[in-house]
Amino acid sequence: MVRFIEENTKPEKIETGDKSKTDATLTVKTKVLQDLIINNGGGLINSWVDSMRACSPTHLKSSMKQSSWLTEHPSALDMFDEILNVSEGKKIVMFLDYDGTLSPIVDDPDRAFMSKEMRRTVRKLAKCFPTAIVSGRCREKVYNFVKLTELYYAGSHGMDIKGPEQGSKYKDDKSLLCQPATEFLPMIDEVYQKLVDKTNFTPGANIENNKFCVSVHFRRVDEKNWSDLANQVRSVMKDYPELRLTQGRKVLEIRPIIKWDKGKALEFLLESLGYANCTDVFPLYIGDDRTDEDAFKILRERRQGIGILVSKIPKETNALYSLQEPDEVMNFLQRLVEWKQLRSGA
Ligand SMILES: O=P(O)(O)OC[C@H]1O[C@H](O[C@H]2O[C@H](CO)[C@@H](O)[C@H](O)[C@H]2O)[C@H](O)[C@@H](O)[C@@H]1O
Repeated sequence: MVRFIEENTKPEKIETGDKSKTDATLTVKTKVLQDLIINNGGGLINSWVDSMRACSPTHLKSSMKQSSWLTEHPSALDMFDEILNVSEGKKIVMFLDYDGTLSPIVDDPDRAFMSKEMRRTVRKLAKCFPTAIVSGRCREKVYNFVKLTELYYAGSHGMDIKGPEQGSKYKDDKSLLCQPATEFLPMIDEVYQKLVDKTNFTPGANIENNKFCVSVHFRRVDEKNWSDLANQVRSVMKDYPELRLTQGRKVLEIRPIIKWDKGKALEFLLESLGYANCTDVFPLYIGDDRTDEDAFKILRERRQGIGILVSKIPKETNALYSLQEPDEVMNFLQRLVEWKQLRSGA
């Protein structure tokens, strides 16, 4: 039987209303994935495939209307002045997800390049504020896409954190390293290999080794083969009670059950920057995926900073504001840089 960390075993309950509904809905979706493994598959493979469909934009028949969603989660560009007013007198710290936030979603995960203009913008941003990239990818891979030595990087959903290579103007963090899941490395390698072998004959399936976690991509798998893929993944995972399953954009993510996620990574980085108990810090987290919700939730709980969800369609979220796509993210970041430069008379 597979064990799951506490946060995934909350009782489910769908209520109307804002936040309780958001939490409950996300929990129910995670629960479907748990049941698949705990109950050894059975008829629940179907539920799992339903969950895969539910998370795919083409299937998102949200009951939420775009207009009411935008009222609840206004565009961060439209609210730019308000956001800066709230941050007045506080130190802004930037947290940026990679896929779907800095780079557009593409079919081939190895070709998810960010534009030169986006890189230039993030470089300027890091001159103005401490800036971290928080990604589900392994740290080395996301670094190879971003290629900026002056940033903090939290790879593998925050399980691999490193300070800026060239040192930081905010703090000497060259030696900063946090890897809370090192004991799982051999297991992750083993699971990765087994998944590659198992899914070998499923056309389009792509297994990505993200060092402390593994991604099973189904973006290029024909929907009629999703239940086969679900079965293959289940047959591997049933032997690993120390691992759990989460879901992103057409991807299943397998990771250690430890209580560590992008939210914990955000807190760790704030602490490392010396802002642990500061009331005058304003973390700004921008992300597009389910795993970014852990960070949005932490910001809500701390009543600090803001979360911005990147999405063209209404989604349940703990983020306060929204942006539609990476181009809008770049626009928002450029405005932040201009604002900071004007203020510091640069
Ligand atoms: O936390 P992130 O940086 O957003 O990483 C989450 C996953 O991102 C990547 O997959 C996603 O982007 C791919 C490229 O656009 C796309 O093909 C895939 O369907 C998306 O799920 C990455 O490849 C995964 O390993 C990450 O878990």
